Amino acid sequence: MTFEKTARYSPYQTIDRVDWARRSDDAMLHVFEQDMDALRGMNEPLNIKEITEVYVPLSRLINFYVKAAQELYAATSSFLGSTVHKVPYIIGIAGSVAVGKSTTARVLQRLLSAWPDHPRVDLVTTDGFLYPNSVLESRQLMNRKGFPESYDIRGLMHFLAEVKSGRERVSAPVYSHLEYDVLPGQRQWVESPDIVIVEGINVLQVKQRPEREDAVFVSDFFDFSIYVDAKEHDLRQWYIERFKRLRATAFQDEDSFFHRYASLSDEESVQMATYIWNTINKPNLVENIRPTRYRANLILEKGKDHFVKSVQLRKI
Ligand SMILES: Nc1ncnc2c1ncn2[C@@H]1O[C@H](COP(=O)(O)OP(=O)(O)O)[C@@H](O)[C@H]1O
Ligand SMILES: CC(C)(COP(=O)(O)O)[C@@H](O)C(=O)NCCC(=O)O
Repeated sequence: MTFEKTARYSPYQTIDRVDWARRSDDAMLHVFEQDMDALRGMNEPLNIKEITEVYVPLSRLINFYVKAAQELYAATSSFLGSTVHKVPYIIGIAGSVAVGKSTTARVLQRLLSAWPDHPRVDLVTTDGFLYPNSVLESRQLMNRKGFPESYDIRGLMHFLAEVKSGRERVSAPVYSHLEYDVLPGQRQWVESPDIVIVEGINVLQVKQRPEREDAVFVSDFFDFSIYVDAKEHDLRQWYIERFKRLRATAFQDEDSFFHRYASLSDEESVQMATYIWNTINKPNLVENIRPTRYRANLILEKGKDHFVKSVQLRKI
């Protein structure tokens, strides 16, 4: 008996950067020209080459998907004879701490809302659904911030269910990185959006009571999801760099939770950031975040300096 070597099947097709950049087009870049100035003014670390070659094609693909989803929804409504009401398209963005989720989300928000039909795009981060420090302290979870047990997942699911049911005004709690805590009494309002981007390390996790057959997961509310990926040593480096930058800026503020780190030397900052990375964020990446990578519809693979090397797009 002979065994034929079969090629390993992957549910993803990999598109290298050069090919991906071709998925943009001149007419479309023209549409974005005015917005490029606004993007430059947003003080984002991305350069224009990265935006035009990676993020503009991504926004183009998502724009196609949003239109297709709206048509599908209208077809179902017509079949059922029900009235069509607006249901927001929800995009999840996952990935490690410091991989650039918030940056990607803000740039996508800007690009998607610049499309000719000007969809209203809201952005929510799951940080707001972390339990307040007082709760984390009482449960001895302060060193587990970001781990599944540190989030009010029920609150997040309730928020998403309300958004997806088409409610006009829905609110979410707000987290402050400066205060390192949820801000008491503050809410962020999401009002009749066409698209909602939900960004956070935990958005593709499925650990909540998977044993129940009627279990619903955060990602069940997503129409499209992205995992931003990078090598662990790059992530650590980006985390350390962000920590050093915060020490020189935000930590100087007396209200900052980390004000005590404001006077650290460069070397001490690297040691402190490396310690936090190795004891909290890296274990969380390995145990809870990276295993969710292949649940995403699209994976952005970053190399050194946040440069996107390739894109993996789910075939089905
Ligand atoms: N595309 C990019 N190019 C250059 N720097 C980036 C890029 N995306 C993020 N960064 C930087 O990397 C760090 C982490 O990014 P951030 O968006 O805060 O990550 P996350 O939300 O995943 O924790 C920040 O210092 C940010 O300025
Ligand atoms: C609040 C977070 C879990 C969320 O991460 P991010 O928004 O940076 O991706 C993270 O920033 C965090 O606070 N981690 C705990 C350890 C630390 O202080 O970095």
